[in-house]
Amino acid sequence: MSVLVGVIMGSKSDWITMKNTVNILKELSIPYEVKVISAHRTPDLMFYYASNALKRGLKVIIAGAGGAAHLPGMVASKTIVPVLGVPIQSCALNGQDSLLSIAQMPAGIPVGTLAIGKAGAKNAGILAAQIIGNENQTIRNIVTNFRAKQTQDILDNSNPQE
Ligand SMILES: Nc1c(C(=O)O)ncn1[C@@H]1O[C@H](COP(=O)(O)O)[C@@H](O)[C@H]1O
Repeated sequence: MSVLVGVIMGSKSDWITMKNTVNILKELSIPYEVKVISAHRTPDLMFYYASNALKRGLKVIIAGAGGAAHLPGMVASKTIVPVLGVPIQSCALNGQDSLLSIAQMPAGIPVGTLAIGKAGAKNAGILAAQIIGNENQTIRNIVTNFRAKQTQDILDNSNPQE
């Protein structure tokens, strides 16, 4: 299968968070690519990547960024491929800056904003799979099985003292 999800991040330092996205995409057998792209530091590359995403067949772009987290919004401004933003937990403001930068988009250019940090990164991967699953029966089945297993694992380990 060709690449369906583009996972991008503003810096290599975001990888510790964004590897949680990649791990779940692997677990769900979703073909992905991963790159460091920054709206601030590599604006031409960001522009090129976003402009070509649709014709390259990407179905979802997941963009992680911290601090002045403009990457998800700027990518969203150049494509109609849905963009999911993952706020990286920054040192200075604990990710509040990242969260607000990603969430507070002007009306007309949406970014689907996830939670700060690792949980948001994992959920971005699951949400991407769910979006693609609307049109892809194989991926829909994979997500359904993932959910069922997750539930069963809790039921099988429901005694916190064990
Ligand atoms: N928010 C952005 C963008 C962007 O939005 O274009 N580019 C880099 N960054 C963020 O800067 C933080 C610090 O980066 P460094 O660790 O490289 O100094 C990272 O969390 C990155 O996402």
